[in-house]
Amino acid sequence: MPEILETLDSAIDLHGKSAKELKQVADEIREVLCGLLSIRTAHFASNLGVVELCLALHSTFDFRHDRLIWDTGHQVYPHKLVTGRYKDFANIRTRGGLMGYPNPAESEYDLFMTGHAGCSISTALGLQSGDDIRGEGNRKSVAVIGDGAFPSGIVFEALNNAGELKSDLLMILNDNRMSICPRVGSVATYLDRLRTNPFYTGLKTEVVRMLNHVPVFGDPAERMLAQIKEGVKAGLHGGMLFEELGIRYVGPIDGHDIELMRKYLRMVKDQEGPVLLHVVTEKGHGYQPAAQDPVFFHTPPAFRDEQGEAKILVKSGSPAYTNFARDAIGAAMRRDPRVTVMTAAMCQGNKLEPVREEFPKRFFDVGICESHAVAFAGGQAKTGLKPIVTIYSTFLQRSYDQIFQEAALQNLPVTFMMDRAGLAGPDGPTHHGVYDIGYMRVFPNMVLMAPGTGAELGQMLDFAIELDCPVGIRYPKAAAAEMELPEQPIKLGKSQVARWGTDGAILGLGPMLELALAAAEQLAQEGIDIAVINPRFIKPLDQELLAKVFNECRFVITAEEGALMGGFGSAVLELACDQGWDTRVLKRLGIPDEFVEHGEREDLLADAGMSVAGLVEACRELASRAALSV
Ligand SMILES: Cc1ncc(C[n+]2csc(CCOP(=O)(O)OP(=O)(O)O)c2C)c(N)n1
Ligand SMILES: CC(=O)[C@@H](O)[C@H](O)COP(=O)(O)O
Ligand SMILES: [Mg+2]
Repeated sequence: MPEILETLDSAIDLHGKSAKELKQVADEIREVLCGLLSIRTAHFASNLGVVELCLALHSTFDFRHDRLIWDTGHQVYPHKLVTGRYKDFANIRTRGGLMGYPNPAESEYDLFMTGHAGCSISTALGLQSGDDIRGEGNRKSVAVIGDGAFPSGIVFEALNNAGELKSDLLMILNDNRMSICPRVGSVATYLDRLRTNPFYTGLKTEVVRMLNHVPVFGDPAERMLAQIKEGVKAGLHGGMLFEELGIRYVGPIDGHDIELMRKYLRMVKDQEGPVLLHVVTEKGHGYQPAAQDPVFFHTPPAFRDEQGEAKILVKSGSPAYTNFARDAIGAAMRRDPRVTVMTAAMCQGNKLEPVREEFPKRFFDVGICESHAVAFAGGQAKTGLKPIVTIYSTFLQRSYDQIFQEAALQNLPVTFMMDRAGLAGPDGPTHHGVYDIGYMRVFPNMVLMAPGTGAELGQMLDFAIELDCPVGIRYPKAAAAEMELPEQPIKLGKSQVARWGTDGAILGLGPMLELALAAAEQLAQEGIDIAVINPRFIKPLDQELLAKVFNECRFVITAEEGALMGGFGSAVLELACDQGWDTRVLKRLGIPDEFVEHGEREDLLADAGMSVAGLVEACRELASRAALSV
């Protein structure tokens, strides 16, 4: 039973706890995390890794007054547990329960709702700057950023600014050598070099002591020796990259030693100017299977621990759209040597490991650098390659200007495989991918598709690769639909009639097709004859078929797993308006103009009327309204 944790009303209660008590709190947090993770999919290894760091921070600072930003926010579970949320913790990531990320509505200790990586240093710098301007410079802003998030472009923009502003900002680099997958890139190599520097290995003090015996003044030979001494010292001092940017670099230090960290935090607390404290941790620390396989244990499915071995409790169901995407990408790369694939640190989520193994020279993990991924793809496309950017819809938002300039404006054949397009479930508002239709379809040259089945996803990718323009294909985080549909190859701007009827029509985009067909079957038994269309294309729209639908069917419903504003239904409405069709018969179903909370995808969709029952109800209502208006 977590004795101390249970008594903490606020993190301030950690002040004054002894080293022994803090160690006990660390053990209790791990116990709670292991208990929770055995019943629910959640971020596991990252949270296990920051337990001591979290306790050191909260027992040194008072973050009701000082400012704390956890980068990304997936590692805030220990922070939640010590900031008055222990009692609600069991319901984390469930509907109505605690969010799996920082949430200002839950606690004064959470300043920003986040889930996307890389912005912590910028926001912490903004907080520090704001406090300075408002005369509250005695508040300290602290950003904790992981080594996976650190190479993001925006981090370097923030460092650039911080070095110039010289604000009293504390940045803590939590270096566990992992992103979701093992981290990549030359910044990672640099961090590895810092880890092996004598400071961390304990040698530095010895060497510096020795060098201090070299005289500084004296004859020319001595002066030369002194210069060498300074050079050697500089070499020994890790973090020269940061120092040269005007940022004091301290570390690396052991991020599992609470007392050591508290000592360093007290030291840098009153340090003027920006400081980067490099902390070394182990992802998954304290649970051996997670430490051994932090990739799997980033967000593992529910498991039971059996004598130190994790036994997965839920067997995986039918293949997801992601599996079909992965297989189609692999097949395209086998067939066509021009095809390359890019991921921005989401190889595991996109299930691309086999592709990475098979095509090491045409597979690029660029790290959490989405805008670079798109511009990089643009460059490759210009040389005649056919790059595929596999990316979560929500993270592609980071690349908006590169989609515009480096892909669309140049009309280059970059294919965007937009995974998690729709409601991302327990991850919540930061991860729902509901804006891509709106933000992609506005660009000239862009072609946009959504498959109604897993098999169709593969056909769409093959079709996209043969097109000579930018293409987006969106698909959800869901088991792929498997349906017998009329044979009809993909043709630009052509939809598919899944069934015909004239009482009304449902244009079921992507995963909505399956629901629409089930609803139509149910309604047929009531004598309501509904056409179901698989739109396939969001852009260009199938003008010919839509004309027939608006002409022959008494009402039209568009259903999409995306924001209504600017979405597929809006595109249909625009076309109908331009063509002078009767827009009064159109009803649009989709995500309303509000941020959708976390919860199970099906429940959240049902709230927006996108369930079989919801579609049946909408059709019944529109059918009776149409009957009245005859
Ligand atoms: C902009 C953005 N791209 C991708 C992700 C997906 N993502 C979440 S955590 C993570 C790895 C972060 O690594 P690190 O910062 O080192 O944290 P760790 O998990 O190692 O604690 C990634 C790629 C994200 N949240 N935001
Ligand atoms: C924190 C983060 O952004 C990722 O870990 C994300 O939660 C992964 O989502 P999936 O589980 O859908 O891959
Ligand atoms: Mg990391």
